[in-house]
Amino acid sequence: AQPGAASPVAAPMRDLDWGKLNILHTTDTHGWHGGHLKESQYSADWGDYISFAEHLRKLADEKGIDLLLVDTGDRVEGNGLYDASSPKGKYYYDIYREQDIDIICTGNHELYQAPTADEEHRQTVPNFKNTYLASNLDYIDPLTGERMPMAQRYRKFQTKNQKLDIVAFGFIFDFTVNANNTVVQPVEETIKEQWFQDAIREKADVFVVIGHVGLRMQEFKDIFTAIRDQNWFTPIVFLGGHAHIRDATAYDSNSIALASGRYFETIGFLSVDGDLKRSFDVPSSSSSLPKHTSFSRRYIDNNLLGLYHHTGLNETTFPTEHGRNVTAIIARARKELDLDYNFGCAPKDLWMTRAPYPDDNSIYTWLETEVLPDVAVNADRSEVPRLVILNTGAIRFDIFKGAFTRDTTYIVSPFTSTLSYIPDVPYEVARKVIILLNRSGPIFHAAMADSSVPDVRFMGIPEQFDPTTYSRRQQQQHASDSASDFGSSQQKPLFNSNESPMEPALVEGYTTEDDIGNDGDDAVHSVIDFYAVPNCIQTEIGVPEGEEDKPDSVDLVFVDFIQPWVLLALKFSGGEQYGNKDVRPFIDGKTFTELMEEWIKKNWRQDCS
Ligand SMILES: O=c1ccn([C@@H]2O[C@H](COP(=O)(O)O)[C@@H](O)[C@H]2O)c(=O)[nH]1
Repeated sequence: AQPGAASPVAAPMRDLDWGKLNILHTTDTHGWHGGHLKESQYSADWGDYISFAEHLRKLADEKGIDLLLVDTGDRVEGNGLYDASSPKGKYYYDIYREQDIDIICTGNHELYQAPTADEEHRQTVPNFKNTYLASNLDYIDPLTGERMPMAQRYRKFQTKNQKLDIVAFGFIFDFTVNANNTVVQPVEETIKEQWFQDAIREKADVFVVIGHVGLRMQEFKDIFTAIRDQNWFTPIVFLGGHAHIRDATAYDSNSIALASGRYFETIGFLSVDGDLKRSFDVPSSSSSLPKHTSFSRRYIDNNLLGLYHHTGLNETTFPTEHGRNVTAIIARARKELDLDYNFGCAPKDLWMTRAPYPDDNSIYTWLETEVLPDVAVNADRSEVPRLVILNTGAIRFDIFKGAFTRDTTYIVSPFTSTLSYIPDVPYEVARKVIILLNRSGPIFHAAMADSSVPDVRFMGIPEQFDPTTYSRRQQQQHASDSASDFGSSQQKPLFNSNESPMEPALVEGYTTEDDIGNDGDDAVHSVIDFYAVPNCIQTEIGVPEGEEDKPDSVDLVFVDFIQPWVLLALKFSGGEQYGNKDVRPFIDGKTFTELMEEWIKKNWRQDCS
């Protein structure tokens, strides 16, 4: 762990259930390779993960079984370690490459900005020369204009110990707002291509499909159907991401799909057991008969005590020389970037989804009532009343009481979006925009029909993308609400009551329910509150309260990321004449992140004592 990181706290543990083929999985790490310095349950760093993987590989060798490492993208944007340097990622690429990864692919965050995609192609692809897969992604060379696969389309290889034949693919979901130096081919088209049709006819003991794709998205289902149609009895394993949640499902009884959370809080573990090696050379029907395969999954908290537990080691024996060196490299990078520099002191915790919205403890209410009214000012238009809209997905993490550092800035708001506006929009038209952005009504259907406008859910937080997992979290919330309605909690006596004083009190954390069950988390936690948030929030500035005093027109100000949806909402609210031509910069040259940082410097005193 990094110097100064919160010490890990013990929790009751569930063990790893090893099989013949085992996989460690990271996804959506978003630059958190230094770990969570303020959260004890996720404070291990990339160096610790390297030590962990080295120990598990050794264990696998001793048992004669196999272990693969997988990463499914969105490694960048979301933490000072990546975002605070100039150029971005100055330290990240060399830190990340130290892990030995067997199958790796691209996420949408590697593709939003052209320079990020260039660096991915220039650095990460060659760093993982034989293992980087790009089944539906092309790159356009900036010098020649030549379009080429971002990396090899698929990979066939044999595992180290059992010589299992693996055929692996690496996809990204049908992402449409990538920079113009990459081309994402819709999955539906890719799976019709000859190379894919040939690849799924290769002899495989196990197909491993990795992707920056939510497990419940159509893209994975289509890939599954295509592979299964040709391979009735071969196990198919999916590793996905993008939705920032712990999740697992099975597309049929001989498959499993795992998603391993976000922000390097989770190391996913998946195992496949059974008689995996098939005898292709024997032309008997036995080679194609179904064999009993079983699957298991575990969501490992990125917690040093847990990593010790799973390896049977301790503080002294756990760190390998390689892991320790990487921890030191990260510490040096954090220091050179001055990530602990304190801009101000947060007076209390401000939550994205652990508090209801609106509420005094909601980060969105804080932005709406305190930050936006102060920072959304254009000196030339300061007399004009305005509506200012921010999408909730623009905010990536909670603010904890105490020091708000350079690192926190990028953790909370990593994006480079600026504020734009449309001047003098009739108030009656402008006031309907927020309602339409937040309701799955006409603009939802219009966006579905118009492929140039992404799904309206992409304005919101990824944790709410999928309705199934989202409603499960809401049910947990209701269950914990009703438990607390009874006064003393009925759910936690085992570890909190005086009858078992030796057991540690449960720490709040993931209490995952997936399609396999509710025993996936390696550490047993108490439930964290989860409240839904809308797609967007709005502040009215200079607009009088009384209906009769409303202005004729207002400036409609919004963060530029949501421009396609704002224009669509205007169409449905009587502003069909507005288009891209009407949108102007509201505050030129400053990103929303910089505006928020300035507000903190000005309003939160630096002394945290
Ligand atoms: O410039 C941007 C880019 C993205 N967002 C928000 O992020 C999520 C997507 O997050 P993932 O990590 O890819 O799942 C997207 O839905 C937006 O809400 C943004 O606000 N600004």
